[in-house]
Amino acid sequence: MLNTVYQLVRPRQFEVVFKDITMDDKHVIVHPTHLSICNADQRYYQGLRAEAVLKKKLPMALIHEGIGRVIYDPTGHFEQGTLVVMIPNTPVEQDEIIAENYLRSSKFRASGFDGFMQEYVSMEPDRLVILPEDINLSVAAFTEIVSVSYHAIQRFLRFSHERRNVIGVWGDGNLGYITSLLLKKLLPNTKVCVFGVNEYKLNDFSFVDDTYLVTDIPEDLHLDHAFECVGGAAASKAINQIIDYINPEGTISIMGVSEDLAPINTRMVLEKGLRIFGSSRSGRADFQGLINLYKEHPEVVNHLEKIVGAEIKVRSIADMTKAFESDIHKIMGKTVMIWDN
Ligand SMILES: NC(=O)C1=CN([C@@H]2O[C@H](COP(=O)(O)OP(=O)(O)OC[C@H]3O[C@@H](n4cnc5c(N)ncnc54)[C@H](OP(=O)(O)O)[C@@H]3O)[C@@H](O)[C@H]2O)C=CC1
Ligand SMILES: O=C(CO)[C@H](O)[C@H](O)COP(=O)(O)O
Ligand SMILES: [Zn+2]
Repeated sequence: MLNTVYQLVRPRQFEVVFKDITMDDKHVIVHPTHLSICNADQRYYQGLRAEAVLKKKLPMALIHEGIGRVIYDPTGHFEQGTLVVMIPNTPVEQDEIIAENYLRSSKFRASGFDGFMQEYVSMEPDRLVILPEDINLSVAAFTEIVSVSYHAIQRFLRFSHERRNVIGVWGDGNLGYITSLLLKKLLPNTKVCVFGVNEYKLNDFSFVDDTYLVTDIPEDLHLDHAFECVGGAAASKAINQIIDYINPEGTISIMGVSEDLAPINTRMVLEKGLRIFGSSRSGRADFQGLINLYKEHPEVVNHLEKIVGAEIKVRSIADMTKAFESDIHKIMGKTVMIWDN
């Protein structure tokens, strides 16, 4: 079957290519309906990655956050028309210790191979998870980034000591919003404080216990653990501020992506006996766990509706460019492409 794939060929330039999908009895064909833009897509779109990385990875279809409907399933797992979320991580082996998203052999959509900006996506059935039919479709579109927070919190529960009276979340953007929301739901007795640089963004964090501007943190404030959800050039500043305020033997979860090395105060990491761990991406178990959480706590989805930003109908390359450009200039929230291709 001939498929239309919308690839980024160079920064700010999409082109159409036609690729053959081999129809076999192992792959499910999904028609994407709602796609959400991640900062990682923007780093390719704007050409913010190193020249050598762009040269190696492009041309490539962007987007690793998306949902769609099953068009054809020879494997017998899904009825035609079933609403599914697509899992971008694609493992080729299993390991009893290393999670699927950390296996160096795993491929990831829109990083190592074509993402979801396609007319049809061919996937193995275990890369699809059924969504509730009544879910808000724009929220469902960014299930992947929420599953990344879910994954990091599950690891945090394994790695951190059990005094979890106060947790700090650095970052007043989408990932900070999602992570503090899930922390509040998964650890209801923990005080969650969010630290940011924009008062107007912090005002939206209605479900947390306290918010602070990073320039105005009380000296006597102490945290048991913290999550960094900033990334970019400011990540180093955020991590060092966490190191200043965290209690001894606390755990720091790093989630933000930086292009450059981030110097950190290792002397104080040693003196306080801190544990620092990183998390990237997520796997099937995280998607499943999160969707169960959505079913048990529908109010989580209601809070996530607040970070649905622009919802842009996309039919042409001009519309794709419009969506990515509008995402660059957004104030807050996730840009969702209503995919009509
Ligand atoms: N580990 C993973 O698998 C994933 C990682 N990410 C990464 O996480 C990072 C955050 O993503 P996302 O939330 O979508 O991006 P956003 O840009 O929405 O959020 C970052 C926020 O942090 C704010 N900020 C800047 N400096 C500081 C500071 N010193 N302290 C606290 N907050 C600060 C920014 O404000 P302002 O805009 O005013 O600068 C912005 O609001 C990115 O690097 C992204 O690539 C995302 C998804 C998955
Ligand atoms: O956004 C992410 C997961 O949702 C990750 O940050 C992203 O996959 C990193 O990949 P890349 O190396 O291509 O930036
Ligand atoms: Zn992402």
